[in-house]
Amino acid sequence: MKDNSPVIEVCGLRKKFRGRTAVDGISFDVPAGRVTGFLGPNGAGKTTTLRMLLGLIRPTEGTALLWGHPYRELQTPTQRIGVSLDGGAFVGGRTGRGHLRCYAPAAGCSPERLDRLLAETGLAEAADRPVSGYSTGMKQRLSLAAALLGDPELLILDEPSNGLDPEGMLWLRTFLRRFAASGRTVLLSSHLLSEMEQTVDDVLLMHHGKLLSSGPLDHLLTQGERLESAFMRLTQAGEGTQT
Ligand SMILES: Nc1ncnc2c1ncn2[C@@H]1O[C@H](COP(=O)(O)OP(=O)(O)OP(=O)(O)O)[C@@H](O)[C@H]1O
Repeated sequence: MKDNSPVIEVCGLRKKFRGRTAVDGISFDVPAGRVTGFLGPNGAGKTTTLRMLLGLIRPTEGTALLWGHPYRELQTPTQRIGVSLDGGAFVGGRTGRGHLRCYAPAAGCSPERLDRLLAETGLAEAADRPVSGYSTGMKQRLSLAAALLGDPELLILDEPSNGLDPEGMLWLRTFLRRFAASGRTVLLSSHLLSEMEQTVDDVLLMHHGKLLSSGPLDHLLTQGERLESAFMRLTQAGEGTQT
């Protein structure tokens, strides 16, 4: 594979749930070494697209490839891709450290790296307390720590900023920028547009299952427009083309 091949290639991807179209034949690439924001109103089809990409649900039509292959064909996916969907799922009585220990062997994560991740995500102090007592932001941090266990090349994060305090958001933004600057790749969905504006290089904007816009953020935001205003402009125009 050539060095400049996209990490993610989605082509003609469609998903129908009992006859209702959730994702309507979308195509896009996600390049390496960049942070790509996956945006769209509630119900736009973002999570469904991510779930197809990760082999969790089967597309009705089309393909979603990672490094040129469907997820199921990757040799060591847990060591190449870090995933946090829906803020993670936790067993309430388990500690933060216990949660990470469950997934560490499959991800090839050493106990030393696990300790470093707890420290890096700001959870060292809370590591031995049950997750049931964690705040939403702490659960987000734990979910990110779990995504990082395998030292992945690609992070796929669904709403990772939800529940983070301002210091947590700044930390996450800095972390994701550094992650991409090291040549690795981030695809993240979020509704927090001012935060996305400060974090992403590229934008994918979905609405009613269709892709309304894809490309560099600075191509989308011409003449000093803010992301929120571009989002409203495009989704309202998309509303007009709905049949
Ligand atoms: N398992 C399912 N069965 C039936 N319909 C579904 C299923 N999963 C998603 N949908 C529908 O598909 C559409 C897209 O949902 P999806 O969760 O992908 O949107 P989203 O862009 O991630 O929204 P949000 O920002 O609210 O998380 C919605 O109409 C949703 O109700």
